[in-house]
Amino acid sequence: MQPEYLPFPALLCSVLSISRQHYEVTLDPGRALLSWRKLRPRSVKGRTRAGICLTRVLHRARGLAKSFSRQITSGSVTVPLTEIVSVEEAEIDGKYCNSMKWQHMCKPHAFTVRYIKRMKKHRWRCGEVTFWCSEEQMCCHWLQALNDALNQQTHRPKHLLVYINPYGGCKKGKQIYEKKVAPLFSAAGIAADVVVTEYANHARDNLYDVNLEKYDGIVCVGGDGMFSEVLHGLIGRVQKDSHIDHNNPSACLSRCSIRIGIVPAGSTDCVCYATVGINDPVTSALHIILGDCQPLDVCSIHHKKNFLKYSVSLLGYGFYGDVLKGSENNRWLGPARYDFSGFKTFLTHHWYEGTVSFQPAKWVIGSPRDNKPCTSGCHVCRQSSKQLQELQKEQNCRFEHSEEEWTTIKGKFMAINAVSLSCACPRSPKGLSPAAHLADGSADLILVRKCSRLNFLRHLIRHTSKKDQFEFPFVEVYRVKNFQFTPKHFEEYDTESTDIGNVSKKNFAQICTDHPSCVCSHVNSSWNCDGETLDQTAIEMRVHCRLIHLFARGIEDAPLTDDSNPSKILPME
Ligand SMILES: Nc1ncnc2c1ncn2[C@@H]1O[C@H](COP(=O)(O)OP(=O)(O)OP(=O)(O)O)[C@@H](O)[C@H]1O
Repeated sequence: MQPEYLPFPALLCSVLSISRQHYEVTLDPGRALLSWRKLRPRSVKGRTRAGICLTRVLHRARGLAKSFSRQITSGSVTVPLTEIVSVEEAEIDGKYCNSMKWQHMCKPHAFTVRYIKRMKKHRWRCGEVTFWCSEEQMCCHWLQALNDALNQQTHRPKHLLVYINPYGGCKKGKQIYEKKVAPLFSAAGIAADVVVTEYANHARDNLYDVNLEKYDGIVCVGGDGMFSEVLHGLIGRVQKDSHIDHNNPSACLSRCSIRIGIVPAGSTDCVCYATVGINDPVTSALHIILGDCQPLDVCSIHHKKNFLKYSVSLLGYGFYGDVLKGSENNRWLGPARYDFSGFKTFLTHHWYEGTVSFQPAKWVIGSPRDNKPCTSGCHVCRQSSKQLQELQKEQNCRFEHSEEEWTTIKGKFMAINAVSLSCACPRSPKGLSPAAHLADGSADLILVRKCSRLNFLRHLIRHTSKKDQFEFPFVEVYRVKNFQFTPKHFEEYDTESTDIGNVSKKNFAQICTDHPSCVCSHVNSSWNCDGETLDQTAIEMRVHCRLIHLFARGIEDAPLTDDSNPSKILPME
């Protein structure tokens, strides 16, 4: 019977063997840690057989660690229980037994623990250690205790719905899932229903019909386009179930409680990179298994009273809109199509006229130039969203546009970008707005005014360096809760049209190119909304704070510099 004063399940400590070496292995449920450290070799006489049980139940961790301190060497591995991927009885074949010289034991018993190993640049790998016990009973005891600890982590998914785009990126989505992800899911006891998409928007449509209650999460295997499909399917489904009209730009959207996991297999994988820190399928799979949860802001985009799209990364007009348009004709080039189109777009050097109006996000405690990036467990996100929540309670969730003042800027722009996350990717590790936050209820609106080619190049180069990319006089950045854009040609010639892109082009192109001072060959650009082109150019965008949740934890603060470093090493008392 356990004494009443113990607040946690009993601590378990045994001498077990790893590769014929004796280790003191401790499971401390109170501090949620599993640790093992090598024992000093003893004299032949004094050497105990592996597995002599030292189980000490009912001891506090501190007291116990002290009692062993004289017998052990330094160097220990400590794994938080939240970072254990799986625990299972080890399969011991005869060959291994012989090579390990365990013949003296009539029946060796062992269990294997898989855990998170942090590598360079936010990459995670699955470490594995097999502990050998002398008795079956001890092995069972350890298995039971570890599995109990894992079962207490109820936030871990048990059943997932997986959508694979077989044509995304280098067309390796299916292979990546089968070889790298599925084995980890099955080791962690996760059941997965897999749908290999057969056409564009298959996943989105499927999400409207599927029984979501069966699942603890949805996983998409593909790029940003595939994630966007799943995002639209899920948000659309939740609004439909809650009878919310998404065509109403002022509607208060229902949050999606089911989490989305992204296994990167696309050309850019920007959302994955900006929320995990790397676009690596194994790392993403491990975040899913651990049941990580990262809230994410989502922007809704409307044209008049019509819903167009949701965006979580880049909503870009001008340069990035043109790069996307140009890249669509060259899909056969694969991911290189963006470089090719980017180079071409840079040379053409188009600028576009229009009016941008926005309302600042007054509740946020950060600013786009404060050099404080969003990190795991971000204080800025937590505090800002709390303040927003209080504000919304006061306003009863109304977002009337006339309530607060709007700032209006008219001008000629090379690019208008709104980002609700940093948009970091391997080519631009800091992203378009390095201090943008994942879940503070705001977006960073970046206006790049008409400038020389050289200046624009200097601005673009800043995306790949550590210097402040907003310090040029032709670049402005604002942290906003919403914004509207009206292209000049729409304002003057076609304010009532619904299909503004086409009609105003038709009406205005002639006038524009006939004019002697015209230097712009394009009347309007198009919007690049998370890698997809919008047909409309006059839009309004609004940020919805924490509308969805991802299987991610944001970017961890201190990446390891040494690839060989094992798990998280925690100081032992
Ligand atoms: N079976 C399919 N056939 C054709 N298109 C598909 C299919 N499944 C999904 N799609 C569409 O393919 C588009 C691109 O997919 P995805 O994002 O996975 O790859 P990508 O475009 O190479 O990567 P990125 O979006 O990161 O640049 C998505 O918009 C998605 O809707």
